[in-house]
Amino acid sequence: MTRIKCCGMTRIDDALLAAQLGADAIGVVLTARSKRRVSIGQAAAIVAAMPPFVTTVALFMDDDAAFVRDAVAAIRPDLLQFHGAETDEWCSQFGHRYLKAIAMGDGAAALPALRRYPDASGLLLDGHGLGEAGGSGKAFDWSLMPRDLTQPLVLAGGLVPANVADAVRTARPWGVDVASGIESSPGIKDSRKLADFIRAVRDADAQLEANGTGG
Ligand SMILES: O=C(O)c1ccccc1N[C@@H]1O[C@H](COP(=O)(O)O)[C@@H](O)[C@H]1O
Repeated sequence: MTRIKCCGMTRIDDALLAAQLGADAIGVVLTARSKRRVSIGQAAAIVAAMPPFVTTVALFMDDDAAFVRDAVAAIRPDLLQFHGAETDEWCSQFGHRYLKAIAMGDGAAALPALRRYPDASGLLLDGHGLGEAGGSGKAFDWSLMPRDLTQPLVLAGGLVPANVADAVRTARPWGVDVASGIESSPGIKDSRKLADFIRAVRDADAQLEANGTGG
């Protein structure tokens, strides 16, 4: 089964709807480099409202360590997600499980970076270029998804209800992550797109299972 994370939550009701519809994780964006940025207080309220068994993720990008520490203490997310030039050692300093995003916008040239985060719980391959912010709606060539890494791989970047089934079939990721593809405007989730996205992933999973290729 492909895990689904819905990122960039700014409203408790959107996050609750994602959970009700079957999302495995929701994300809150703390970095100033985002149109979906929420305050630490807003993020803490969204995370606190989540039901059990929904993983909560706090997203940062080249932020100060002191800011990350304060945010983690107040929000108490299950997982951190780093999108910038942070090193494995830097990401590990918080003693928290984390996902490291790798910018895949430059194609195969980005692949060596996937080997630089042995302490990450998983790697998130995003469609933006190196140094650019995520949440851009940019996709990358899904056939570049490596098959020989032991860490779980999360596919992100430019996923929408209409292409996510193809992405799952092509890249066979551990999970998918979406921000702009389920929105009516930055940070405002669209209930129809959210439902269609989750259904498309589950239908793709069911089809792979029926074909005996569900892995
Ligand atoms: O969502 C943001 O605003 C954001 C800002 C800075 C870094 C990452 C961000 N979001 C992450 O970007 C990817 C893909 O987003 P999209 O579906 O293409 O809009 C996803 O992992 C978000 O978590």
